[in-house]
Amino acid sequence: MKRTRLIAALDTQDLDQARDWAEKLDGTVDAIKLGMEFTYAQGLSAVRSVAGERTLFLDLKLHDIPNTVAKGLTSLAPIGASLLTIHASGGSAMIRAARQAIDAAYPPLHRPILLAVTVLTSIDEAGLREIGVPTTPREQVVRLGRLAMTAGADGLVCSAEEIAPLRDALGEAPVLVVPGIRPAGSDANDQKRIMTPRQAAQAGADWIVVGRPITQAADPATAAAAIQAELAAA
Ligand SMILES: O=c1ccn([C@@H]2O[C@H](COP(=O)(O)O)[C@@H](O)[C@H]2O)c(=O)[nH]1
Repeated sequence: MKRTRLIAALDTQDLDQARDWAEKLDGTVDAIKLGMEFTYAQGLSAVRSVAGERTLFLDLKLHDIPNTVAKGLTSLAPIGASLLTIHASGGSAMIRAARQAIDAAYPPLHRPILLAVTVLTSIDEAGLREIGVPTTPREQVVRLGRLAMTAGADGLVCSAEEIAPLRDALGEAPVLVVPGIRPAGSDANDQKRIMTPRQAAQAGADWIVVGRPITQAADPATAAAAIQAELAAA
């Protein structure tokens, strides 16, 4: 069975804090994720400096007209991220433009995995209804997942609840990156569709993303090591 890898989401506005977490987690997590909170506060040169030689998931969730998303991804090429995100709900023309931009702007050996975010893990069925999508998260994730993969995404961001339906619909091709992960007994915070690390690994996640359960723990490295042990035992 494949190994599910662990990404730590370093969500902070503070450069020293991000650097401290990254160093403490070296050797325990497989990648770090920096998102809009850190990037808007500190800029892309700080992203590069915190990432260093680490595997970087730069989670900026681009969502705009095709030309703007393509140019945005082109501008991100010097950062050297291994995984990048766009929103699947931007539609197939936007995703195709993203694919073309990555193929044109990134050297073949350093092309990032282009991930399409399907339905945010903070959204449940009521949340979808509120934005005019009267269906279940599961159906919407599979619909957007199919659209995104057909338009050229390499993988999808989904909750662990949708791994099995996505594998049924799309097979093993999509790289599945799964946030909304909570070790048993921990606070869900603003997440709605959650599962434990073990459940996500058993369902077939390629990567799980864990933020607050690691960064807000008394000892982040110990919290991350416990999650790795859970993944290994799954
Ligand atoms: O659907 C999504 C897409 C991205 N995220 C990001 O993952 C982390 C999760 O952090 P936690 O503290 O473990 O909740 C965060 O950076 C989100 O921006 C997501 O949660 N759901």
